[in-house]
Amino acid sequence: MTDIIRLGVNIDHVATVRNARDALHPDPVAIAKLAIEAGADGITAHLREDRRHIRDEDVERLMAEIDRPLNLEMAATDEMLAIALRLKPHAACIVPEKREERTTEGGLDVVGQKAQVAPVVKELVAAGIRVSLFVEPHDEALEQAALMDAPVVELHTGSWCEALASGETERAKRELDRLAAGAIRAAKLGLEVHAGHGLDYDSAETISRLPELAELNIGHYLVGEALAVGFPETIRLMKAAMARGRRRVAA
Ligand SMILES: CC(=O)[C@@H](O)[C@H](O)COP(=O)(O)O
Ligand SMILES: NCC(=O)COP(=O)(O)O
Repeated sequence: MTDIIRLGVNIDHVATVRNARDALHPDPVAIAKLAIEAGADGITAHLREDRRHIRDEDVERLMAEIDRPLNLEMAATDEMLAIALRLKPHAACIVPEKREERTTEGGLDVVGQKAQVAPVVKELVAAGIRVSLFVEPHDEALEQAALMDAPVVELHTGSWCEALASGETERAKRELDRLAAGAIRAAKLGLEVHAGHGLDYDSAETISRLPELAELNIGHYLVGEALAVGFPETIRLMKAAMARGRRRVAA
């Protein structure tokens, strides 16, 4: 088990608010710095093809101005590969992307899209970028990730969080069991295991109990909570929730 579980703060939806007015405020880079001061272990940003939130200049500024690892979420396209190879973030998480979706629906189809994803993984790894694949906790996806020599997988927690939010207790239990089994399988394959999407304080605390998890990436909930208590306090509360989950494992 990894003793600590890192928090990667996703700042996409700070940019969503900024872009609502096509203005300069709020500045996702300034908020990233606040998050780091408050204890964020890294920053995550998703440069979507349609640039609906994070824009190219945000990623450039994050690279220049923050002193924590940047995890760039990106589709496996030539355009994104060129940007990642030019900027060389600490990590790149390859995610599925559909222009018409409201948010990232489901994990990357690493088996069906092997021909598109494998060369991107290879080039990023060769450039010294730590690659993760954002996948569902299915054995085939995890095995394919290992075959592609991706060092990390991020398990998509969206279905579990949806089931929790809609009060579907049985489905939530099944989804959590699936995530737990996926984390064990991924670790056995030698992959570092991350998780994220739709997490809040409670779900982050619960999932932090999975001993294989090394990192959670959380954004939308933190940005929403920050409206009530401020960004630094939100980060502190999230880190405390994750630490409580981890202590339950150690106990
Ligand atoms: C891949 C992922 O889960 C994150 O990028 C997060 O969902 C924020 O981005 P979107 O809301 O645009 O999906
Ligand atoms: N990869 C998941 C992520 O970065 C954050 O997802 P969300 O908390 O914004 O749903």
